[in-house]
Amino acid sequence: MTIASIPRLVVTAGEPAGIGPDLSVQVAQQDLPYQLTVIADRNVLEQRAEKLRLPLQVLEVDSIDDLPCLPPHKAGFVHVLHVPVKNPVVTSQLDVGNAAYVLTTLQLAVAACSTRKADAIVTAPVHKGIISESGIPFSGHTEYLSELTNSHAVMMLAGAGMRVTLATTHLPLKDVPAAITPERLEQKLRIIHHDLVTRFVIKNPCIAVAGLNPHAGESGHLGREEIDIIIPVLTKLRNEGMNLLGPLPADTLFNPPKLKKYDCIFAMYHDQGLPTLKHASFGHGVNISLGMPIIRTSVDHGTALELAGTGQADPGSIHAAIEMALTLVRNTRNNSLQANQQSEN
Ligand SMILES: NC(=O)C1=CN([C@@H]2O[C@H](COP(=O)(O)OP(=O)(O)OC[C@H]3O[C@@H](n4cnc5c(N)ncnc54)[C@H](O)[C@@H]3O)[C@@H](O)[C@H]2O)C=CC1
Ligand SMILES: NCC(=O)COP(=O)(O)O
Repeated sequence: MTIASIPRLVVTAGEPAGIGPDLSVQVAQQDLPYQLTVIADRNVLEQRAEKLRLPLQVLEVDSIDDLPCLPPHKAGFVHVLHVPVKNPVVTSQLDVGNAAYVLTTLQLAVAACSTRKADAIVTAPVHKGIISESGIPFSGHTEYLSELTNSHAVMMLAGAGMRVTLATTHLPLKDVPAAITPERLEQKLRIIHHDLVTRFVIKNPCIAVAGLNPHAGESGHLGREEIDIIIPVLTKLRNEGMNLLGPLPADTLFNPPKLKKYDCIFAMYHDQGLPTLKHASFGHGVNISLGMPIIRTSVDHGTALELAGTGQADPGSIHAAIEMALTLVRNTRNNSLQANQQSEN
């Protein structure tokens, strides 16, 4: 592989007081057949490496324009696109003054991928609360990156053989029913179907759609969203050839024998879909943003403030997120290659 063809990943280190810097230092500890650049404050990474007693030599990268020329990652070294924090970081202590720093790292990562200087973003966890407290409305990476890329991202979490996608993400539960509209469901299902075919290379993917209400509304006796909204959307998309099951009762949807039949589950809200998946795969799951013009994966856990700097943070999920990013980069490159070959024939 030439330098030009090795995958180029950027990792955003996330909330500086949490375990994101620990994970960034941990993933840098082995030789890797791809390029890895961490976007973070270099001093935060160096201090965290010292706390963890891990070797780390920072190689500073001046700008995203330099990314295409970097060699594959070498153990104990790390390329860093330095973004300074505003206030000194104390592990485990959130500081509202550093919220803007976290968003700057994400903006740079998007700029790198949008201009094809990098192939994918892997995000370490951010703290939604502290960013919101700083006065910047923020409900999650998915929504923020979606806005930055002017797209309609769909959140998918994958782990333990399951893929779970969500119709709504970080929304108060009381606002969920009003957000279950035909337009939203149709748009999300089209994106999920498209990305399963293209990014995951699944022919005719089977998507199991959950109902909103207990027992998927029990024929209208326990709520009407299934009859009035979900079923008409599924009928329309089935008529176009999509392989959709449901709406199915969410409480039995995850039974192991049934799970084998679906390529993906489409849940109506965050805590309908994610607890089962995280129960089965926490620490090894991956969060993937579908529907964006760039590839972004992430860990399945949060900032775990209490573990920052202790050496107790399990890097399993960030490793899985990196592996998934590499798979998606490979599949995307193959798709482009095939498209080019077809256009030449
Ligand atoms: N991708 C992201 O940016 C995500 C960010 N968050 C944010 O993180 C913050 C804290 O959220 P919580 O609900 O407390 O979830 P959390 O995942 O930070 O912590 C839940 C439990 O899991 C443990 N844990 C988490 N990651 C671990 C790891 N790598 N190794 C070992 N143990 C680990 C923690 O110590 C804690 O006991 C919130 O602001 C939330 O919004 C949550 C999920 C994802
Ligand atoms: N539960 C998943 C989560 O909160 C991560 O969200 P995002 O920051 O990736 O949008």
